[in-house]
Amino acid sequence: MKVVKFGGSSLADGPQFEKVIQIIAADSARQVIVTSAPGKREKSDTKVTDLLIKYAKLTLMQKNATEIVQTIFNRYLSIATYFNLPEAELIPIKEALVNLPHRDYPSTDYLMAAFKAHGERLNARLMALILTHLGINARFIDPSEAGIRVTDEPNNASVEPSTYAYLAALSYGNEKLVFPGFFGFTDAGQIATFSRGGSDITGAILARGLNADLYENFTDVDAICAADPRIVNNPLEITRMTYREMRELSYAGFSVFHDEAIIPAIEAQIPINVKNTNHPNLPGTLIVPESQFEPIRTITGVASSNRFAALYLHRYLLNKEVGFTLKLLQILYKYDVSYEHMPSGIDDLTIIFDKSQLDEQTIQAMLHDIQETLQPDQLNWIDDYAIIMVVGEGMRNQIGVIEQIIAPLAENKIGVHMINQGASRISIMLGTRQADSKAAVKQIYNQFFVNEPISIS
Ligand SMILES: Nc1ncnc2c1ncn2[C@@H]1O[C@H](COP(=O)(O)OP(=O)(O)O)[C@@H](O)[C@H]1O
Ligand SMILES: N[C@@H](CC(=O)OP(=O)(O)O)C(=O)O
Repeated sequence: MKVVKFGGSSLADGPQFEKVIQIIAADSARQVIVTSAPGKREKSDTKVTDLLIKYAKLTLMQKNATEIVQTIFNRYLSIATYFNLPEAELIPIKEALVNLPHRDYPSTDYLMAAFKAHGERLNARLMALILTHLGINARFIDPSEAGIRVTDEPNNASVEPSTYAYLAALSYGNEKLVFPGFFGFTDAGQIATFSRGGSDITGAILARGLNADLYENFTDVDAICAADPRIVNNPLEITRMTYREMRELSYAGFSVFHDEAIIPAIEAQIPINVKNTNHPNLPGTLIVPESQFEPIRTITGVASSNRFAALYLHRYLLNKEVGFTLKLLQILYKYDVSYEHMPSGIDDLTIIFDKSQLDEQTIQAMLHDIQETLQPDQLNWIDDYAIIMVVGEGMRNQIGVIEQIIAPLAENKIGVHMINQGASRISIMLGTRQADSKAAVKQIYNQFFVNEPISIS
């Protein structure tokens, strides 16, 4: 059995739905379908998830939302109309949308999560209706029915392990099961979503919980490329890569697959095949365990992300002071802030944060506490921080990789603030200014893929 997830771009309108249905019908093993919310039909379009966020904000401001409700509903209606599905069949979808503001929510965060989740929840309902209308035996399954349990973090939830026992007990025949991606339910029965792009996570959870042979993830590119195609022109396509390469690259900017979605697949050792809905016969990218991978290049890919900020702290004899880092981490804990990386020297320390969890007030309060408690000689907040991740199983036994990365950056006057090589030795992380990150990716890509196409002997 295969779990097949379709991203927002694959479900943006009627013609895209038609391609998806052909893909589902082409292989009887494609039994478990995961839908995202309808995405962008063209570049300037707005994803349904973003329309729902606007709807939630209007509701919170107690403003009239009739127009946005109609805009959202029209996205579903136009898809239904494409398949000649009678409008009457969409009444439950309209009602669910209209009723969203009238349900009880424990907080505004949970209200936001419930609104956002309805992009996928209603799209999965619509997909099941259309499949049935076309004579394909299909059933919508809500995460509440399937037992997808998540943590009490309304807009950034993680899966609870109990989910897998519920999924193992799910009984089904030979019909297609249509699940909405992106959300689950807390123990208290509230909707909580994963972080943005999180329908990939639902697909991976179902693949593990339902014991799939393969997790197919359909998107709008032929394969995962060695660099983001929005940064590098026509980058090389990756045919095969490992789970941990994918995790590091998606963490650092390969938004094509969510970094957290790798974990359930690793836990159950299920291969992931990223494919293009518009060219389903192409092989795409296969993501596999290390044991099934033989590197042919030093580098598999290079990614960048501007979502970071860093705190630089200098104090002489830092290396001799017992408990210094503990006190620092206690301050982060007090403000409920997690950190991403902490490279250090003898007298200094840099802490790198994901900015999406921080606001100006928290940053200022945290800095104040650090100054008071730890009395550093120097304390700087660096808001302009990007991370470049150079990843490849093939670099493990290679000498001189760092030099090859740094040389073109130095030649092009791109400053590197930090270099960190992970203990796994399959990735090297660089810190740069945000304005330099794209140029750095281009230079590193050229060095490894254009100037020296294959480096491993
Ligand atoms: N390394 C990469 N290879 C391919 N696509 C990438 C890469 N990095 C970023 N992307 C972007 O990811 C997009 C697909 O992800 P996303 O928009 O989330 O798709 P979906 O709507 O299918 O969920 C591509 O259109 C591409 O612009
Ligand atoms: N619809 C959600 C979840 C998701 O995975 O979407 P997409 O498949 O379009 O990346 C979002 O926009 O974040």
